[in-house]
Amino acid sequence: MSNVLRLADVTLRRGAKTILDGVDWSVDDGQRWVVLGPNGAGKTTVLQLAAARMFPTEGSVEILGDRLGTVDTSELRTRIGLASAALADRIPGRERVLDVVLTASYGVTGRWRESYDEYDTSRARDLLAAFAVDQLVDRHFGSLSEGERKRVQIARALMADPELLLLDEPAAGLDLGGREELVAALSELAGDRRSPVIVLVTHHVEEIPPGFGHALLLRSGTVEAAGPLEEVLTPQHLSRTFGLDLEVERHRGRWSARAAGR
Ligand SMILES: Nc1ncnc2c1ncn2[C@@H]1O[C@H](COP(=O)(O)OP(=O)(O)OP(=O)(O)O)[C@@H](O)[C@H]1O
Repeated sequence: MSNVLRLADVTLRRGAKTILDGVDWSVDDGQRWVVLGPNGAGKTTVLQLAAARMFPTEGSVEILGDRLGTVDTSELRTRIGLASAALADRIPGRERVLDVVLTASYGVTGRWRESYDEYDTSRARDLLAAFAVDQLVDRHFGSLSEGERKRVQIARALMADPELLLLDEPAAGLDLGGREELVAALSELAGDRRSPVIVLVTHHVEEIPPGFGHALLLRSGTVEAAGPLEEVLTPQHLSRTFGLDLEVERHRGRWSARAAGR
């Protein structure tokens, strides 16, 4: 197994604030990880490092065999699929859904004069179909519901056939049905051997798709635990991570957590 991602003793500071402090984390080929932690724990920052969109203040970050700071990040980024709220905000509201996905081949948001061949178009349609939003190809991105947008963004993140797929809170803002459909779609993606390595950031253990095997727990910019789900999602680790006494259950591949004794 080879490292797809390796953070070694990573510290990241902004002004007087230490956002990440001595973070060690490795992700290997074929793995599917969730990154869990409370608001402000540093989850998005870790994902931005993994996406080659931020640099550590100290320590080293290796992505797909390249060390940040020694390589051309624009080339590295073409091998990484990212779906995040910040990226979605850059997609023009009048962009056609098909173009939202197609333009990922060029790493741009907003179609202009690039030309796409039949293969690109049919791949974009297939990805939209995989997330059950292919009927929306001609709609404007800005007219979609939150759930539809999330799925289009994941299709977009997969368009360039990335080796690493990073999803920052893909279920945020979805209703129960939307969340469950997304969890099912991500579970299917996780189970497909052709899928890239996946890292998914969430606040909720309920959103962990079956098929994901590992978790990184972050608390105040430090690693509380990292490893196989069964070892990491214990009441002790989760209680320390979220700062309250929690009970944890697993039922038919899904996890749930609630305050203990209530
Ligand atoms: N440029 C910056 N300058 C100062 N502090 C920052 C900066 N960027 C992020 N932070 C702080 O770093 C901490 C971690 O932020 P981050 O967005 O990584 O957390 P998160 O775990 O993703 O949070 P959430 O769950 O709320 O999205 C937060 O306290 C945030 O306010």
